Amino acid sequence: MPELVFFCGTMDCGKSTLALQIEHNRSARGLQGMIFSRDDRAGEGKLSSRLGLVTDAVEVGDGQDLYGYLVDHLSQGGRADYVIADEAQFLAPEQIDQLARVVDDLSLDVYAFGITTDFRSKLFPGSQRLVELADRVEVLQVEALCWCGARATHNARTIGGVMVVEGAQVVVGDVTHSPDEVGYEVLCRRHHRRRMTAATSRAAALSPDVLPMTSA
Ligand SMILES: Nc1ncnc2c1ncn2[C@@H]1O[C@H](COP(=O)(O)OP(=O)(O)O)[C@@H](O)[C@H]1O
Ligand SMILES: Cc1cn([C@H]2C[C@H](O)[C@@H](COP(=O)(O)O)O2)c(=O)[nH]c1=O
Repeated sequence: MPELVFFCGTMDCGKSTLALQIEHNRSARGLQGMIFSRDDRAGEGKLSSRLGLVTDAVEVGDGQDLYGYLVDHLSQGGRADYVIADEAQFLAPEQIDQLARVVDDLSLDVYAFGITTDFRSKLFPGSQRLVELADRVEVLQVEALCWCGARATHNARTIGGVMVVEGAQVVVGDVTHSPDEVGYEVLCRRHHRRRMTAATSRAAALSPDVLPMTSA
């Protein structure tokens, strides 16, 4: 039976790498995938992984009908044996419904990849719909780690390493810490709740308040 599968996790846990591996293994057996992506860091119409692999993808636009796109593609003689949708958190709930229809009415497997929650630990609407509709939700097994060594379960947005909690839900970025730019850091829940990033924990450790008293 074809399935809608949601592969999810934090940022930087290997979702796009897995998407590219699924694509590689199927295309090595002569199958052809339809690859959708949206707002990949590598640019428009790309699906990229931090391991350096990248492939072309159909850039999904606002309001684009993904079911209609596949029906047009197939009726014009195009081929699609399965569907991959990366950065699926950025898709609208209606587009997730369309992907579910691709599974049910076109009998194609759909593999969707995305982060579940945003920098405020709120569900992205696309991810929420995926959790509601998917036949299977798979949490990636390669654990991203918090600076404390615990499994990272949350995504923090940072400026210069300091966690921010205000701002637009969607800001494309990477797990980097340049002083003025928006970046991201994965944290365990405890440190996300306390807004403690690697940089602020280092600063706290160096603070005179916590240095041992010297006898003068
Ligand atoms: N230099 C590296 N050497 C080995 N593995 C790396 C390296 N850089 C990144 N990775 C792996 O790639 C993962 C990120 O993969 P990616 O597919 O880009 O993640 P996601 O799509 O979930 O954000 C990291 O968690 C790490 O396991
Ligand atoms: C937490 C969070 C992330 N984003 C953006 C940042 C990246 O461009 C993508 C996630 O990509 P990845 O391949 O999983 O690393 O999402 C965002 O827009 N808003 C957020 O709250």
